[in-house]
Amino acid sequence: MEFHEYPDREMMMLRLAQRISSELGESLRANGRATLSVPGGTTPGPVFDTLSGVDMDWSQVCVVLNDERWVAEDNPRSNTRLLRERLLRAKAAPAKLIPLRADTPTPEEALDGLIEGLVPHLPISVLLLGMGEDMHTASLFPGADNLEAALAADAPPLMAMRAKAAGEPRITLTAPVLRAALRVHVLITGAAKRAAIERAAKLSPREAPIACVLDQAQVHWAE
Ligand SMILES: O=C1O[C@H](COP(=O)(O)O)[C@@H](O)[C@H](O)[C@H]1O
Repeated sequence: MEFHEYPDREMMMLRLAQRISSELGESLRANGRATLSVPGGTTPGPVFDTLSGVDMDWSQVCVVLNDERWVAEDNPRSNTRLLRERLLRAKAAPAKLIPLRADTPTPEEALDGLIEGLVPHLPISVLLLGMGEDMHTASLFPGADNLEAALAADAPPLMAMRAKAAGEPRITLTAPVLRAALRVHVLITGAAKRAAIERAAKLSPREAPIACVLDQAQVHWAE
């Protein structure tokens, strides 16, 4: 992993948003299209705020979450809700959202349809991941029911996931899709997450799921 330390969070979020927009621009120039995958949770909001104000041909950009919690979109824990409020607005409003959520009681019932919508937009041009202090990324949680299968080289692009630490059922991109991304960034803040990612670098993806991308990741950290 390549580790980037910033003097403060504000500077980090700004620089990272600039970096992501320039990488999306490269993909747009090279291929006429780009796919951006982003985390939910509490950390990436300020990156989304900056990105949403960047001038580019957003109509050719597809945005997909790394993972979604199986809750309705008006639930405060919905990652899709965060995306709509902070990223898919202003200049970024024309971007196409690839859904990771459908109105079914369980993620399993929606999987086939969601995979069908996602596959034409792979590989991911720019992947931004978050990480929990337990070293989960996307919804690849240590000890999760489908973790082993989601880490396998022949995993489908999306899987349902349940874990004690996850709360509600989840749907998540799997390791092969994350590893096939052309550029990989991990955004983390605070001393505990720094210690966790340093620990993860010495562990297997089964013990520390973030480890499945660390060999190719740029890690961005501020206190
Ligand atoms: O549950 C989730 O957690 C991780 C980390 O979230 P944070 O609140 O600690 O930033 C996030 O990357 C993932 O997308 C989300 O669903």
